[in-house]
Amino acid sequence: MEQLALKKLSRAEGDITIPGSKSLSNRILLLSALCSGTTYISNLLDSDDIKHMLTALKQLGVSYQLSDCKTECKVEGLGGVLAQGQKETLYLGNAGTAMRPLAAALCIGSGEFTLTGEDRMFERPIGDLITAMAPLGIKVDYLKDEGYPPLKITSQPLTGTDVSIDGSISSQFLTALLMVAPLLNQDFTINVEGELVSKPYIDITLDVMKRFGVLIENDQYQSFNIKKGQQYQSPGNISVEGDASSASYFLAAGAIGGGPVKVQGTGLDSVQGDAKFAEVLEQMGATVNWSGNWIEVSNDKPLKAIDLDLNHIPDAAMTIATTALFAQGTTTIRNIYNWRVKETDRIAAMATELRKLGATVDEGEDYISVTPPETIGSAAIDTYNDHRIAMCFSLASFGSDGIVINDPGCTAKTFPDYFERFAKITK
Ligand SMILES: O=C(O)C1=C[C@@H](OP(=O)(O)O)[C@@H](O)[C@H](O)C1
Ligand SMILES: C=C(OP(=O)(O)O)C(=O)O
Repeated sequence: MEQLALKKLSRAEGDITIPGSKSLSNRILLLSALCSGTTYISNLLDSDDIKHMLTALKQLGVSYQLSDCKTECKVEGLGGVLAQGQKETLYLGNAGTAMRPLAAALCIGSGEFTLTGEDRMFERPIGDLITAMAPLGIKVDYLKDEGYPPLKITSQPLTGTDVSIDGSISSQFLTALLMVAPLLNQDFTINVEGELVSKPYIDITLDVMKRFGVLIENDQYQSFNIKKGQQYQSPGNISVEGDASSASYFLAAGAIGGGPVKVQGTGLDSVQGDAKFAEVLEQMGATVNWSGNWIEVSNDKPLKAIDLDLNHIPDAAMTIATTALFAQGTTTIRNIYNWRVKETDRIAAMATELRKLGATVDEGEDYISVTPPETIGSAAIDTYNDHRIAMCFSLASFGSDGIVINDPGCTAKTFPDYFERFAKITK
């Protein structure tokens, strides 16, 4: 296994332009494939999650040209359903943003598709999406465990006017259903049952759908209505915002290592909920400056602990768990049950690795509390094939000369050159 030894850091300072958003890249690719017309995408993310979507679309007969730098893509829309009589096995790695929306989209049309991925994907639920779509007449067989990939989908024409979906485990199920709703071509209502988690990701979905010409009525995230007769139309050119979750590590570095660190590519105009991460740093005492598409963080005081519900920013919230190593007091992150069903059981993994550094950690079903040690210890951090664990723990090197990241290459899921970029703004 590859290991990366990080030197002890004393300062973070500089400018960084972050790569495109994973959430936006995969949504835009899918809608570019479903729409009528040609779409020119710029600032596409080049990472494993996007490669899985691109490979799957190619297998499904979508024609596109990807630039040599892999961040520009011209996609010829199919002007309708994806499934057009093929029989394919699609390997989707551990990309939730490919698995869930493609599973929904492939239920409509004709053909036979096996959706598979990494072993961890077989432990990440999809049952709430399949159950929600059952009344539309889908045919889906679970090939291993009930409610989890791998799946075999036999595509067919679907009909129905309303469905209910459980929103309490992942917002990606609702996102998937919203994105296929226009393909049903009838007045259609989606009712949400249970507390909808990760709400801002639904705003991303609705925003991208709007840019492709489809309007959805959102009744307080409880019910969504789509009017018959709306079809996806290419917006022509579309640029992907910088990834706000990827921004969180650099912004936190600015708060821990003095700054100013300025992140270009996301800001006040961002459609991504994770841009709000900087507000949490502000509550911890850091100074934050914003504009439409940049955020700058600096700080010259000890950080303060916070106790917050961070359900709305589940990915960036992980960065707070390691930033807590530098805050005075006990930091508690609440309402994050679904950390347990992501790349790994993130509550358990964060607790284990933070304890290795000497932190006192209290782990509950849906929360984590972190009290920093007097001096941050040395440890080889296990990353559980979870890109965010690898990236979060780079911050611990501000307090220790003994941080080793095991399997640093796992950042390829969303940020292949993360450690090179992190080195550029730290010393
Ligand atoms: O829709 C999306 O793009 C995402 C939604 C979130 O998942 P959940 O809704 O499962 O929390 C987030 O964690 C994931 O990285 C991306
Ligand atoms: C949860 C994540 O990924 P996915 O899109 O696979 O759900 C993540 O990137 O933190």
